[in-house]
Amino acid sequence: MIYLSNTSIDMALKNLKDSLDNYRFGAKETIAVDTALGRVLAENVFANRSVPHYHSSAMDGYQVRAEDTVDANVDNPVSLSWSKVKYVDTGDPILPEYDSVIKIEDIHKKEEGIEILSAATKWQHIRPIGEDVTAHDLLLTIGRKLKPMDIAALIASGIRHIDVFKIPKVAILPTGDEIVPYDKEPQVGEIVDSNSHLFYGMVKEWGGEPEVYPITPDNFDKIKEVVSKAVANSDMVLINAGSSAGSEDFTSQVVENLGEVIHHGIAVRPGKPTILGNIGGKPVIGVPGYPVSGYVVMDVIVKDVFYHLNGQVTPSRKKIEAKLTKPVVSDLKYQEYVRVKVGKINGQFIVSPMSRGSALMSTVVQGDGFLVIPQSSEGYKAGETVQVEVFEEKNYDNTLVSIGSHDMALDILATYLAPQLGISSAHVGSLGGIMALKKGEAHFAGIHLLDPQSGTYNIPYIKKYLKGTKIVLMNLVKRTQGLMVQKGNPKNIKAIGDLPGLSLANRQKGAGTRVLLDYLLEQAGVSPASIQGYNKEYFTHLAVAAEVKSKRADAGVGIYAAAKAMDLDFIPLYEENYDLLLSEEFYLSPKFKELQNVLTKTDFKTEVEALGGYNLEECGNIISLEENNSKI
Ligand SMILES: Nc1nc2c(c(=O)[nH]1)N[C@H]1C(S)=C(S)[C@@H](COP(=O)(O)OP(=O)(O)OC[C@H]3O[C@@H](n4cnc5c(N)ncnc54)[C@H](O)[C@@H]3O)O[C@H]1N2
Ligand code: MOO
Repeated sequence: MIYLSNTSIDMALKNLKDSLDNYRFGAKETIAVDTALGRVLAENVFANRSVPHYHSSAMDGYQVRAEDTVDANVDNPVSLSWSKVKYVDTGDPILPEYDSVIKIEDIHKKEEGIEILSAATKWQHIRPIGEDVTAHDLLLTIGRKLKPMDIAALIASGIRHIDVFKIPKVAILPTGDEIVPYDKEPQVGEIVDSNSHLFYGMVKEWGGEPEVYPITPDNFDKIKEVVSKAVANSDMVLINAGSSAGSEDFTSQVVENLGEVIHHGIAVRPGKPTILGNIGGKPVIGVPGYPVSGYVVMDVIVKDVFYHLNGQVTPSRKKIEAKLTKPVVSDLKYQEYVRVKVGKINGQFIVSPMSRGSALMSTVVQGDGFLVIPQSSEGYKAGETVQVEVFEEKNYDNTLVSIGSHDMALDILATYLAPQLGISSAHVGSLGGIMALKKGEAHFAGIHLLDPQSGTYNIPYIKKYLKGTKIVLMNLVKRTQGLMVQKGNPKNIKAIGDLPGLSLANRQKGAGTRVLLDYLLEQAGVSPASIQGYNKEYFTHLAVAAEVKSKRADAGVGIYAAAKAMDLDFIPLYEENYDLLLSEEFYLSPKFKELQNVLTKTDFKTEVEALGGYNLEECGNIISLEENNSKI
């Protein structure tokens, strides 16, 4: 069975627009110009009056006839009597008998008149009629979204009323039996309606008038009824969710029943089950339910239809070129929108791909932009230069890039640095952090790698992987790692030796916690094969804690703070060093001084200690690395 079609974004948009003929939201209205900020011009506007509308002085000074001044120079001052000159202020009209202005600071005032040391040229310091805008000239064209200076220029050129497009009304229809309003505490199986608020905000940003309808259950007749009503009362209709082909996905059936489905299934990911329809000549779009799918479809498809119908060209995002830190693969079937983090190291933009799940709103909230992988591409290799569409203008010079192992103390550090400095962090484990520093792709990395031979932390790894690289090691915290088990410890776990036969949620290879677990298993003589779930990997302490909390695992190794956050019992195993590995360049920069400053604050230390299981006695101490920081 062919699940859905897979039409390219461009083709799908073209076919939808063609089906709408010349339909525009396009009803016009005439409004007072001073209320038109942000509105879209529905006419070409010609100036009613010139600006300035009389010859005016550009400076405070004296109006003169240029011909009276021709002989003046430093060796030959010329005096002009009061009858030949007249004082003028900036903006005042120039009298018909004069054709030049001399600035007040360029004359000597005498009793009988003024003395000048250089000749004045004709029209100097005069703003002639129409210098800025000439009456009847074209000032602004149809489709312009009016900005503050546009309004000012329209007013100055004698325009009092203008024709603008009526604000397009966009109906937003949340659907789904499981969807509840945001002010209700959701039960298991219920989801609060966050998408309607996302769509509302985006439509507002584009200059439309969004109207959110009450949540409609998954019922063909009810959805049909609300869609008919919305089509009659608005210019464009967005039906949210029910876009795929599940048992309760009615969106395409309803659109088919009331009008025409132009396409169901677009070559975009996330967002593939999108429905483009036409009911009574109006666009009706089925937007998928997953929040990031919804965001991408709104941004890439709905926005384009909106701007097209509103007589405007769709604005495109600013792009920057950046070096990719990790490979990204993409299916040739889709144009893919991968959320990325951007940082700037040594003047170069660095880009790291984030998780791709369509439900992960945090990737849009914490991400900096999209890496758009065209349908024709299988992706990019690490180190390639790629273009990133950035979500907003941001000063990346004030963003610290942290790639490595995550710790909650880093989150608290970030709250102390904000808003002056931001931390953009990618959680790839300690070894990943060491590699990022080696490649010059991070300012710092959190690392906690136990060396099983020596029983020491981090330094043996730095010796092995970062020989000759200029870096500095600084302690952030010492923290207690232990076994996180269900409340009340029902399996009566006391030590690592109790794990055989039980199920575990493990950390990924390269994570410091994983190295510690393997070390402790070896010491206890326990074979990993005897532990169920040993090969199932999670990327954060909290993800492991959540597995234990949900009883999918009996135990996991992690920090006390994660166990506490999830209300789990904790069996301490080991106190480890969680250090920050800093690039030399960052260590020597003023930004590091700001970070260091936070580490000396009692408030900061108290807040971290309150998480539990932390020891900050050595926080901020630089750890000697003879080979690496001899020059520091
Ligand atoms: N068998 C298949 N199932 C699915 C496929 C597929 O190819 N084969 N595609 C998946 C993809 S991709 C997407 S995207 C989703 C599209 O889902 P629907 O548009 O049909 O939406 P639902 O299934 O109703 O919901 C999905 C998800 O989104 C949540 N949701 C819905 N409305 C809201 C809202 N207003 N606010 C917040 N969250 C919302 C909903 O609860 C679900 O969790 O289908 C996959 N399935
Ligand atoms: O299209 Mo779905 O949006 O890939 O997640």
